[in-house]
Amino acid sequence: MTVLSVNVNKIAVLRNSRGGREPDVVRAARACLDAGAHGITVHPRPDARHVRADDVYALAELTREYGVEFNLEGNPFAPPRAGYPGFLALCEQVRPAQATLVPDGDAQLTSDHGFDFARDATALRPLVAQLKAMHCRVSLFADADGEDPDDMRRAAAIGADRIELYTGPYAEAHAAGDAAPMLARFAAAARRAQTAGMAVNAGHDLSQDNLGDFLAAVPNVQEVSIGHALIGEALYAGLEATVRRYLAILATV
Ligand SMILES: CC(=O)[C@@H](O)[C@H](O)COP(=O)(O)O
Ligand SMILES: NCC(=O)COP(=O)(O)O
Repeated sequence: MTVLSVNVNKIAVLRNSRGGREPDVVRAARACLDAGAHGITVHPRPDARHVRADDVYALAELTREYGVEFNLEGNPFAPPRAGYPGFLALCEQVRPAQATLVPDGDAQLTSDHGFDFARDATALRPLVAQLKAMHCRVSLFADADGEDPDDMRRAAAIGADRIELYTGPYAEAHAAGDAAPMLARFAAAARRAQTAGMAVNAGHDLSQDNLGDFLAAVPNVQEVSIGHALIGEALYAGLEATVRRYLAILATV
């Protein structure tokens, strides 16, 4: 079964817009877990635009309390700065069950591509080894809309346990009413990853609208991490009800 990890970055965006503590990121995460979500994801960015290091510490404690997966995402190459100790240092401090490495930059509005495994392998390999020594499962953010037959073999050779398929291009194609060719590419990428010995996660711009079609077409997705759409939909339906709707979609696949 595919599990749902709720990304609560967007709760922190609202909170930061006024300062103070509300809406409370930990309370929101607790509501998601009470509704049955299988884990919590955050993607702290060095510019502190949403979750900050203190949120990461508090969410690590919450997920330990619930006995669920904490998935920490970030760019392992971004240097530390005031208020952001660096991705590996954060992992060392909180030991997330899963560390998802993402090649993003401050100038990006959000994550918009995966790693180039041929180019980035030498730099990634020792970092992946360090994370595994911390007993983190390691997932690498990966493009799935290309057709490089060796991409996933390269990711596996870096030492990754999983890849996370970057689903932004799929979500765009789905919204344009032309998802079939993209789904075929994603299914092929998932199969290449599984043949190379890795499990497959997926995330970015997944929503109630596009999730079912994705999971019906792409084999054996272990986990989806969903934030932006889910938090937006929760403004209308409530957080717990929205999480339950996602769980119902997962249950139909
Ligand atoms: C890796 C990924 O797709 C998500 O972490 C996404 O980047 C959410 O991050 P933001 O909330 O900063 O857009
Ligand atoms: N890894 C993807 C994620 O955590 C959430 O992405 P989005 O749903 O906020 O686009």
